[in-house]
Amino acid sequence: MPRGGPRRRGGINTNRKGKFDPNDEKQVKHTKIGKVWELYEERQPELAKIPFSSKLNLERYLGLYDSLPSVWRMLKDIGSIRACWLYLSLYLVVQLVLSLIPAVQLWYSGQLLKIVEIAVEQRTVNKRLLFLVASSRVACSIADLILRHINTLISRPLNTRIKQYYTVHMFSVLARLDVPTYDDPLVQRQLEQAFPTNSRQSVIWRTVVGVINMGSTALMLVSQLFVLFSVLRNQQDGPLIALLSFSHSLLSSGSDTQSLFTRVWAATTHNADFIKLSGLRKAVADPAHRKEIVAGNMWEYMHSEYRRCITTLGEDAAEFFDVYEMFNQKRFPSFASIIQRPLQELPQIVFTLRAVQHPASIPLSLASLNLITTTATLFSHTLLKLFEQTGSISDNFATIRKMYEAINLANRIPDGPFPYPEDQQSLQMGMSVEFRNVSFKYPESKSYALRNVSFKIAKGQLCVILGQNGSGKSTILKLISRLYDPLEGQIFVDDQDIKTLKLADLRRALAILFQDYTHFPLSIKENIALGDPGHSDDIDRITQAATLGGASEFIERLEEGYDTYLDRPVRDYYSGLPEGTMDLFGRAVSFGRIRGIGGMKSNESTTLSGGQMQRIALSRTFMRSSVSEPSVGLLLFDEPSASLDPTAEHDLFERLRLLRGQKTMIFSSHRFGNLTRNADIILYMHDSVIVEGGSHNELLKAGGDYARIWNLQAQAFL
Ligand SMILES: Nc1ncnc2c1ncn2[C@@H]1O[C@H](COP(=O)(O)OP(=O)(O)OP(=O)(O)O)[C@@H](O)[C@H]1O
Repeated sequence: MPRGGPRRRGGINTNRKGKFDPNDEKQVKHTKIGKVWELYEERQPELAKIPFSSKLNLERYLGLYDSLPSVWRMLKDIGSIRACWLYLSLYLVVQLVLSLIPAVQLWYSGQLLKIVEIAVEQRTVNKRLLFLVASSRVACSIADLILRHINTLISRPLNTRIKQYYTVHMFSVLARLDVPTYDDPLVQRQLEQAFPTNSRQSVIWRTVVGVINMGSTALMLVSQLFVLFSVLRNQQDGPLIALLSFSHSLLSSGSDTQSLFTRVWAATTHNADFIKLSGLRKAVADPAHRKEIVAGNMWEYMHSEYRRCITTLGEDAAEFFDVYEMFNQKRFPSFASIIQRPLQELPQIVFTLRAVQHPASIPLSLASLNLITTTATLFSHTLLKLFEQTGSISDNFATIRKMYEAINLANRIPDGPFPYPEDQQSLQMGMSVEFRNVSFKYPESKSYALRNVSFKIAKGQLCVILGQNGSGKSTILKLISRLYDPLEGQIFVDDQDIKTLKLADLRRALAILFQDYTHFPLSIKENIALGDPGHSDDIDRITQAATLGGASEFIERLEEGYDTYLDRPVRDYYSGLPEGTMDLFGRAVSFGRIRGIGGMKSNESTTLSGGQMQRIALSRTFMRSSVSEPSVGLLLFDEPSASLDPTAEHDLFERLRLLRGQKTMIFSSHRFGNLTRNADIILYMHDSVIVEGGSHNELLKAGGDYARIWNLQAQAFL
């Protein structure tokens, strides 16, 4: 794994201004957030010059603008989900009606006001009209309630369908990335931001709802204003009091907290206590360390260190966003939020003054005031909602943009144009492999893993690459399979530059066992079958591969055989009552019975020995390694016997010799023995270069390092 190497300076190009260089002090603002966190933000000079730009959250709106193409693409994608059409149109219609209801209610309130006006003037009430208006007003409220419920009902299937579509889409985005792209820490961060795993609702759905809500909120505001002003047009002081009430609403909507979302920033910590604290927390939570913690009596030390760090850091012992939020809360309220308080009282004062001047108009003004202040409150809530929505929608838009950027992430290893091989039968005779002056460095590394390496392996040969740890053996195998491309030089298979071959074709022609093989959190059957996904339901082939890999015996002894999960990816849930205590009825709490009936295991992972794990990985490779497999011409094995006992190793090499037929085979190993004696060609590596090459006898005759180590080993057995 390349992790932990020096991180590349500069950020993901998330901002219109380009790259973020934390070393450029003029461009970067540094703020210490509490004791632990250091925040570095890119300055945005052109925005700073615009007055009130931070208050108006200009960055957010610019961010909105930047994200529009991605949002448009999202809408088109959603439009392409046929199963959503009916629900979406229903949702839109209901939302439209809902946004007009407050204006209609307001209009009826205006009508009621008029009835009061006539009643005051003429001392008569049109009862029929009063009943009609009042009942329509009530009907509006009921319709609102029912429509909201319908909306909730529609949104669930709509959300599910959209979520399903995107979940599958995202899975393919993650699954298709190649090694250099996926391993890049910046890409990792980009993926984390694009596909946040902690939100229950999909960001897509939140954005769709947000966009629709914004539209309907805007419509609600306009329609309310329209009705209010047409009702109050002829009322004395009505427009003035309305204006005062609304100016308060306008001022109260705006947020004091600053958004980090649309800016280029990074936060880090160099606080030794916080880093240690996080490490201790991880170590205790990860089952992988449990054996050593227990056997090494480490817990007391860990506990006292953890307590010390927590005490030293106090409230700052938290993740960045939590501390940042606290930091923001400590800021003094803004000027606008201070002056809005007296403004709130102004309509009442104006009303009182007018009432004193014209006592006769009091009943009418009271009714108007009531209408205005109710509407103004409603208006202010709606407006606030609109502002909040713009804030959250710009965050959502930014996530959508990141998501589509991640969808478009290009793999670093470019595909080649030509199909391989021209004649499928030719693979039976093996593939030739040639390195010409190949040099290579891993992406995050400064030193060469291979330097000017040249060799040729003819079709059907058995090659063993020998060398000490870190000399570059595995790297050769990784370059042949184009996990990485060389920095300099060329690699040929069957005399064709591998960069010109279609990647999928090339990889189909290889069967590889990596040294750092992993086990997928899937059943043993799947773990083996993945060696040849095209035959994943061919159980005979899977058991045959397991036999060849020397794994079938112990697999069959497992309780669940081939269906065993080495590490079950889904955890069971248990109620919070601790085992051994008493429940409310005085019975001892025990989960044994439930577990027995539910077929739950007390241990969610099956422990196998290192050798058994290696046999499963070998079996995976054997899914495509047999002599009869027509699509494979080159077998690559990186230390296939590292964890095997001597008998198992001997048996394995015998099987491999029989199985390969005439196919080319390359081994990487640091062991000298039977394998090297039978090799057609041995490449002896030291410090990223090939220092010796030839057959066993040739190298012995040459009397170099190979001969020296061979003789050393031979002496040990004398
Ligand atoms: N993913 C990686 N990122 C950065 N450096 C790497 C990476 N993998 C290997 N290296 C470095 O490249 C060099 C060659 O590594 P390689 O794995 O090819 O050696 P090897 O001969 O196969 O060693 P071993 O016998 O231990 O398997 C080493 O210095 C190693 O530290």
